[in-house]
Amino acid sequence: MVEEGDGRGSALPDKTKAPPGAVQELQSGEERRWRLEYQEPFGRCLIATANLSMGDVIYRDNPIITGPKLTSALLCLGCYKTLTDEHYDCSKCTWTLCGPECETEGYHPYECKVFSKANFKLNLADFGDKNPVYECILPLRCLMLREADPSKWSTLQAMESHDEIRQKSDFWDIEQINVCDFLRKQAKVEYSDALMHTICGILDVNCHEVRSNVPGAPDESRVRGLYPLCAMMSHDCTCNTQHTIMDDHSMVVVASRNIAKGQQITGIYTQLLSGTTERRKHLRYCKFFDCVCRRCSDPTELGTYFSALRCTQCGGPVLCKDPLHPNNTADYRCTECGNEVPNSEVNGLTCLIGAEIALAGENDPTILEQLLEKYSSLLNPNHFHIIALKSSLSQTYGRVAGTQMTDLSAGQLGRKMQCCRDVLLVLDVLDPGISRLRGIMEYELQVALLLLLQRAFVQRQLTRQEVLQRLHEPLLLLQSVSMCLQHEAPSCFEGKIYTIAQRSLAEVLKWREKVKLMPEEKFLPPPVITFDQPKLSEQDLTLGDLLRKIGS
Ligand SMILES: C[S@@+](CC[C@H](N)C(=O)[O-])C[C@H]1O[C@@H](n2cnc3c(N)ncnc32)[C@H](O)[C@@H]1O
Repeated sequence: MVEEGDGRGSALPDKTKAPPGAVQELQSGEERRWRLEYQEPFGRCLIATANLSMGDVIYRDNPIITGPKLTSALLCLGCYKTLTDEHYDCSKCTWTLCGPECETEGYHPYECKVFSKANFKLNLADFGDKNPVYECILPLRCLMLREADPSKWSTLQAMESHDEIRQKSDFWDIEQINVCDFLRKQAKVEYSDALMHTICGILDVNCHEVRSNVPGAPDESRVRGLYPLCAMMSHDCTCNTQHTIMDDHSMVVVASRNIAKGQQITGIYTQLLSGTTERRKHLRYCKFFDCVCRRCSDPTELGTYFSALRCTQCGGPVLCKDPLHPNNTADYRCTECGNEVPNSEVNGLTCLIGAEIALAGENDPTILEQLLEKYSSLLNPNHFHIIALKSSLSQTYGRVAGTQMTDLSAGQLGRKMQCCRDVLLVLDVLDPGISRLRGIMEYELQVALLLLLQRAFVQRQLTRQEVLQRLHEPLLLLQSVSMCLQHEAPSCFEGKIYTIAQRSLAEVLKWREKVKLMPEEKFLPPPVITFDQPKLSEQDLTLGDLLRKIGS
């Protein structure tokens, strides 16, 4: 419910129309290749108005506001740097900053104005890793937009909040305390509870993680932002775009594969590498809809068997009997022997394994291999936990402190390569085309391939022809890495991999040319090919030959 006088008035925004700020003006020379449309059950969504090719930039977007996530470690509200115990209290409002220079940085002046007027004093006594005290900051910044930036305010207001569903969720009571009551008591604001809950809903439904590139801890994400156009994209568990957030918090959205004119342009709101039950539960709990996409509807998840267990009776795949069950509680059945497994058992097992994997961390290949071995008899070879372990393993071999890639034995390099290939086979189906994880897996794979090639070359175990042949796959992989990671922010992990891959590509191409001109003594001599007549066996004789043989 929206109350009179809370700024939304009687003229409620029409949620079948584009939010005013979502469709930004085009720069000269730019062509818009999408339109906003209303379609049941998605609501507003983006439709391609031309054939889009893999790698095309579809649009760029800027956040109308950013702020801390619901809970956050101690951070600077100006520049979002993670703070240690040594921080600076804002001289006006006492909220956490890195220094006086951040008092006017970013959106901090929004809350600063309100809290300083209310004479607020932040109590830092019990600050830990995840502090709910930050939960009120982004909603307050949004509320401040009404006066500070009316056009952004009207864009925000037109976004989906799912008030009715959220009212019955756990979120409502928590935000009543952490946002509504806190802001009223500590910041002395006079907004109605209804408006504050609506803003919290808009943020929950539409916000994107501003991942990486915040100075201080580059790969950690502590911040969320409201991107008005990106917020119009529907979800799909095998979506057709990839988005990247740059250092200045602008967003680039590219087609991760070809998109035909008239098709929806989609993003993914949940973890790509989680099982159907986990994804659907997350989407229902956090985004308030039931996903019925192609992947969710198919118990085999497009033939990957990504959520399948291994039958303890016959070893066959055990699949969910009804992946679109309204409560996501359907039982499982072995497709080979019909053995039934109750949902609670499957759920208990996957949660337990998930917790054990999380506890194991990603620093010790031996521990990860032990977990793989332990769970291989219970999970299908492509189960999401197995693929997650293989993805971690492929990045752990040769990368943990104290070991270098060059220290790895041929066996370890082979194992690293196998893990990459297993993950890539699944990605080919669930995340085809441009994919961040594909870029990383392919990068790891080509490193191992090149190392093995280099060792064999140095030991003169290969002919020139074999060296040239074995360069082919790493070259293709490096080209694909470049394609997958080309839009990443240069400061983030994937952006750095992109830079290294570009350099490696140039070096490998140069080396290939050198190999062609190297003297013969660098290589194993080519095998001598003989042209002996093949010897015929009884089976190779023709019927006529046989008859003649019998007759003679
Ligand atoms: C970020 S908004 C997307 C824009 C939204 N359709 C609108 O009109 O404002 C997310 C909401 O869109 C709807 N939605 C997105 N993807 C959907 C899907 N695959 N199936 C059903 N509803 C979807 C859900 O209501 C969801 O909470």
